[in-house]
Amino acid sequence: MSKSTKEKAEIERLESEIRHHNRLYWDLATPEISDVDYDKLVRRLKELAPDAPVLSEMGPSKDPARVLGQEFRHKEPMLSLDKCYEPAELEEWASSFDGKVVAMPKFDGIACALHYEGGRLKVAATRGDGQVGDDITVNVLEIKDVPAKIPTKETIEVRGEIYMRLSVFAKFKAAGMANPRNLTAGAIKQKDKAKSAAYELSFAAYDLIGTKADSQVTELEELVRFGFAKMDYLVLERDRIMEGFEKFTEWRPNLDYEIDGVVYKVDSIKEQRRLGQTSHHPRFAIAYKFQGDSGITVLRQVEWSVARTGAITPVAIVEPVNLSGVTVTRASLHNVAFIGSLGLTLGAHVTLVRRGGVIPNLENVTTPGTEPVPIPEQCPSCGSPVVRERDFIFCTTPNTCKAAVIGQLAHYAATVGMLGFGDAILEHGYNAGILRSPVDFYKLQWEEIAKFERCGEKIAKKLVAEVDKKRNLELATFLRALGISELGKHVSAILADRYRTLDLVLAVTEEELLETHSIGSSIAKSVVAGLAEARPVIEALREHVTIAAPAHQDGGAEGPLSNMSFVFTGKMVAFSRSEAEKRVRALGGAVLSSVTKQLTYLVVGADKSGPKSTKEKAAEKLIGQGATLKVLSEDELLAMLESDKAS
Ligand SMILES: NC(=O)c1ccc[n+]([C@@H]2O[C@H](COP(=O)([O-])OP(=O)(O)OC[C@H]3O[C@@H](n4cnc5c(N)ncnc54)[C@H](O)[C@@H]3O)[C@@H](O)[C@H]2O)c1
Ligand SMILES: [Zn+2]
Repeated sequence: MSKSTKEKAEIERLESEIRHHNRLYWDLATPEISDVDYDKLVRRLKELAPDAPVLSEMGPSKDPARVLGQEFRHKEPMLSLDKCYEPAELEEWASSFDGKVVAMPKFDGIACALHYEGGRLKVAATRGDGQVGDDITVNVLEIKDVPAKIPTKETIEVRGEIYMRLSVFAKFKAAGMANPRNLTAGAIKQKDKAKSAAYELSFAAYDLIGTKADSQVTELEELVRFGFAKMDYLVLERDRIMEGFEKFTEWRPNLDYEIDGVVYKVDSIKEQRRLGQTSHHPRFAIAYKFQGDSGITVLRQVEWSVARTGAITPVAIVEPVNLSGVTVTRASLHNVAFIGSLGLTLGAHVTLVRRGGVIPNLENVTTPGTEPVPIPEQCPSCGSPVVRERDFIFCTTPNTCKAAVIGQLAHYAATVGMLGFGDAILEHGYNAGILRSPVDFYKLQWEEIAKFERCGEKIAKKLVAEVDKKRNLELATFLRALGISELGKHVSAILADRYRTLDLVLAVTEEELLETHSIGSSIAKSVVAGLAEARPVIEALREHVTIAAPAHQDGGAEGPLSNMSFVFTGKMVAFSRSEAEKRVRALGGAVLSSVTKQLTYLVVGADKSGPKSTKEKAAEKLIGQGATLKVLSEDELLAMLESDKAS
């Protein structure tokens, strides 16, 4: 059967298009089309010319300049996966073997093989073209999920996916990066392992070669025993195989990693061996991929909205496009720099992707438009001039800007958990002049709220009651509610846990914060400056709310040492520093690292052979200036701890 000229031309076109996209995807990590659109090209070519050589080409081209380490020849080829898109195709596959099926996430990252010998990681390699990959051992050793040592002496190979958690990706996304997979591909090839480590990559192990495990599930359990992260998977009967896809579709929006489908594998290793493999993929596994997550549409307009920080962020208004069953008309553009980096113009054709199946993201321009996107010079809410700071533009008067203030109020209400304060109520309150700062919540009178449009007595009373319920706040919640940049959930919890009282938090210095694990200099700076700037609001709020110390990790919230803070210096004799700190915390005290005038006690260890420490000198100086802080000897501390324990 000879092919028509038309078909031949289509085959040629498909081959060259697929080669073009392969190069963009594998070599440059800058794909131009979505995976779904790419897969359509591949499927069409498979129909027309199943033997086309391009169908078995994969991985980066061999350019020595791009290779990180040495080439590594795989002991067993790293194949691709067969793919399907319809329940019928999946069911047909399921009829080809006996026993159960394991369904697991299809991670969208970079495949990697780990070779262990005598319990140690010897080589980590990328998949490459399936036969030969690149040695990336140095960078892989920086990935926390990859154990350098495992409790077995056998020679084994672990296969898995290197990927970036979405929580890690969040900050790159804010900086305008489109997709975690492409970042991962770049990160793993970094020449400097510290640079690679800075991407905080993760690893999911899905395959184990070289053990006597007789099922896929036993392999996965063994991997956990070796120290790999536990994989989210399901074991299914063959006649309920679609449940795997349904469950993962349901879980997908809440997963901390990106998946582009579900991988099904035959559970029995015996059956796996019987089925074998083609030169392209194993027959005992198949990927059911998500589809329709992306589409191309036209950018009509850009709207600008003012956040509570005063940041003015662009939102794309696009021609309605259907993405996995939902009509999308808007997508965030993150910041003003993002518009430039995409080369966005009005009327441009753009690719929209619902990442993780939820938030639509504009990923790239396929055909440029004609008009530049106008960038505001005045705040769209209050008309103040805007300033540009790095990637963002800001309203210059966020403390009086209506949109920013309403944003701050909404943040406060949501953080402390006051229900019912939606944007409409907040806007009425703002317009009436009775809601201009979080303090105003506590002064609201129901009679005033009842005058708002569509409000009435019942709602008004309910809102006031909501406020009354929030007159006692935990320190961490209070801190977070202030809406200070970088003082989010994590940092607020650290501060509350460490300093225990609002006064101590307010006295904190940048240097002191920097000593806290996981707080870097830009966070420290922003938090200290933000607290200073918010001081008037904080003082005003204190008149209305009682702030409680958090329940401590090491003990109760309240204890005999509550409201007292301790700094240690010198070597202790009776117990280790960490033990002493733990006991102080258990009794409700705060352990700090530097001497300030708010400090209660400086504890000096009994083993004192050297000269006075800088901390002791600092304490003496402050005492000389009238500070109430006391210097305690180790014995005195011991006595204090003993008596408090007894009481
Ligand atoms: N957008 C583009 O321009 C473009 C271009 C080329 C390739 N691509 C993408 O690459 C795909 C082709 O690449 P492929 O051959 O590597 O196929 P694939 O990525 O669809 O499937 C094979 C890979 O899945 C990964 N995987 C993730 N989780 C897994 C699990 N639990 N078990 C087993 N494997 C798992 C492994 O890395 C494995 O190598 C295309 O379908 C497309 O999605 C896109
Ligand atoms: Zn403004």
